[in-house]
Amino acid sequence: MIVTIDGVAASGKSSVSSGVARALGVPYVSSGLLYRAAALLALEAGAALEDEAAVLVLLEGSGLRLEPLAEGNRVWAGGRELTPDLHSTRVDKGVSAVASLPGVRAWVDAQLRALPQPFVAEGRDMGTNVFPHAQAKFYLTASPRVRAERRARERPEDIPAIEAALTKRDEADRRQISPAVDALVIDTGPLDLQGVIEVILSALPEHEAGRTS
Ligand SMILES: Nc1ncnc2c1ncn2[C@@H]1O[C@H](COP(=O)(O)OP(=O)(O)O)[C@@H](O)[C@H]1O
Ligand SMILES: Nc1ccn([C@H]2C[C@H](O)[C@@H](COP(=O)(O)OP(=O)(O)O)O2)c(=O)n1
Repeated sequence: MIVTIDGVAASGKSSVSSGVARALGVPYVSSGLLYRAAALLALEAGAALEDEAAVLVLLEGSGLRLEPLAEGNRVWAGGRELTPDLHSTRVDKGVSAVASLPGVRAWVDAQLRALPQPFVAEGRDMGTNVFPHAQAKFYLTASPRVRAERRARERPEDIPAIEAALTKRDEADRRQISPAVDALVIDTGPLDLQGVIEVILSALPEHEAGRTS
């Protein structure tokens, strides 16, 4: 069983996926963390973010690994945990360039497809490209202002600066961002976190919603 939850930046994908995964008793898989890790490795190595060959060498050589847990995903490069460094402003700024490299996308897709099922997968293209045969698909949206207000609780910048950066990243990610034709689109603006989780759980096919493992 795979449930996909895609959406724009800071729409609530990881918090909602974690809640849905815990309710189902399965892990969730944050694809964005692998793109963030690729950007971090490139930034730390001083590689150009557009240099596909250099980024792929870093990915292959670093022992990069996603640990998908229901309570929160962790990313490792060999024995070093990268997770606390993946949500910095500099990674926010660099990640779209790395994520637009076809070879990097193929590398991430292969990591995701090798993970043991069942799980909830979240990102941009989980329902369209990576898991087109998923049993249930969702797509989260919210206005840039609402998303910036939420993210301002986690970032040092003020709301207008965060809103501008989110809008810029939406534009840079546009090629990866579009709901699957069979996804349920949810505007999370008027809902709290639990409200979004409940909409998703109530929309799942009966046998998926009832499963605990
Ligand atoms: N429906 C919601 N209502 C209020 N806050 C939310 C909602 N969804 C997410 N949040 C908060 O918004 C922030 C961004 O959510 P996150 O799950 O990190 O989004 P994404 O994975 O899409 O970037 C988090 O602080 C989260 O708790
Ligand atoms: N499946 C995915 C997931 C993320 N990405 C890219 C696009 C995003 O700008 C970055 C970071 O994704 P992430 O989901 O962590 O970002 P937000 O939490 O939405 O801010 O990676 C992608 O291209 N495809």
